[in-house]
Amino acid sequence: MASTLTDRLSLLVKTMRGQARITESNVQDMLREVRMALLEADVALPVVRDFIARVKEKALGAEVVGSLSPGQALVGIVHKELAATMGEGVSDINLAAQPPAVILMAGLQGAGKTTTTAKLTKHLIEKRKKKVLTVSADVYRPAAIEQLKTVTAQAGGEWFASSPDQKPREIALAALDYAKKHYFDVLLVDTAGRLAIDEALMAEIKELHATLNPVETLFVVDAMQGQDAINTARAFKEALPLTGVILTKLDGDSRGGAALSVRQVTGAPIKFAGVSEKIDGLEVFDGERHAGRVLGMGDIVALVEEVSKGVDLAAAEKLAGKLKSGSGFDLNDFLAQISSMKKMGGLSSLMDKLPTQMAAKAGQADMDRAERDMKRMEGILNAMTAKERRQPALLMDGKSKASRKRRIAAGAGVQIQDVNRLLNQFDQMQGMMKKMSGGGLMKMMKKMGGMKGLKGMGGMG
Ligand SMILES: Nc1nc2c(ncn2[C@@H]2O[C@H](COP(=O)(O)OP(=O)(O)OP(=O)(O)O)[C@@H](O)[C@H]2O)c(=O)[nH]1
Repeated sequence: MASTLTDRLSLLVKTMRGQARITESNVQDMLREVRMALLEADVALPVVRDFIARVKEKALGAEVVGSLSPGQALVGIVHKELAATMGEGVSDINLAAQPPAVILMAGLQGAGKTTTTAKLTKHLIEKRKKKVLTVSADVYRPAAIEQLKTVTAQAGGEWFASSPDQKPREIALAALDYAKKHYFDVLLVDTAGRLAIDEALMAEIKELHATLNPVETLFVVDAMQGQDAINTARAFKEALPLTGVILTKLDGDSRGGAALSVRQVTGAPIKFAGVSEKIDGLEVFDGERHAGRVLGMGDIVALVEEVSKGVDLAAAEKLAGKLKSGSGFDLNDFLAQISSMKKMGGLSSLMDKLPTQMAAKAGQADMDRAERDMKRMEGILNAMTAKERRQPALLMDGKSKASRKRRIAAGAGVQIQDVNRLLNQFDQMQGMMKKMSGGGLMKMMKKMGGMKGLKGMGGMG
């Protein structure tokens, strides 16, 4: 089954070849696919409906430029609209207030408020050079107060003591007073969470808001909440004038559709994303990149560009011809493959652009190892003579194979086993190439080259 939206739309478009425009009749089927993709990414249904209506309006009659098919054009329009809805550009924390600038953290229990308070503390200290005080107004869970103490210390901030027998308002006033007297730039107030929305919780946080008059009221929401995020967001929006959203646990499996729901319901910008449990796991939220994730295509536009930059179509064509004529794939081709990977910025740079779920499977450690392997292989290949690269058989079953391998290993500064491993890998690759010689390789490359036009769709919406 086709997985990404681009794949699915391409499938559909095959049945309507020759249509140069997006029309009422072809847009309907395509929008159904877009709708499915958004629902699969856990965007809430009412939000999906609104979104589809906007896309339809923009798409109808849009010229399909250059080599784009209507399906590709629609993906571009959807991508652009998603990015625009989630917020173009990035917005940092607003600190434009008489110090201390107060930041109120709101959200359900377990959303990640306490962790995020510490992450923000670190951000404000390191990036904005501020003196930061934190305080917990969570009088229901003594452990929450202790947790904040621990993580604030890790972040390098100062923590203001509070206790379960105080009233939240009392805590807030005492912390504010202390922050003023000690010239803190920022006071971060962590609040109690509940498992679900309840009246008492909302009344309490409203009172805290009135007492503190914060410059930022940040709604912390768990991206894994998916469809439910919309109800939580609505309740907090009704209770508080939210100024921003922090979406946590984006490192999880979720496709992050909650971002779209929450943004639409609160109208507040998504300022940051939590991407790990660790204290430095906070990233500035980037709507455009996130749009790709929601559509399940990573930064596919950039990936396609990189690939077509590195892949020399003429060389690929020659290689395919060689395979067909039976003259085979030799070690020179192998070396050329490695160089073209390098031209594309190496493996990790390519991985960065893949959909997050895919990239997460290959950890950074694996990538580093693969990069090192690639460098070593290149060294070995360069230590061979041109003749050896052209006739790998000299190294695999030639009479002088042992002495040749010894010379190559010495030349590249590696062990004989490394040379053997490379020859094994080459052998496997040769087998694979033979299988693909029926035109599969060329088809794949042409497809990638043909998608280049996607980026140029900026002016269409
Ligand atoms: N993977 C991941 N885990 C996170 C992230 N943010 C928070 N967590 C984890 O989520 C759990 C809940 O986080 P807390 O900060 O305790 O949540 P809280 O909202 O303060 O909860 P209460 O204090 O009970 O209201 C903890 O195990 C955190 O480590 C994130 O961005 N990624």
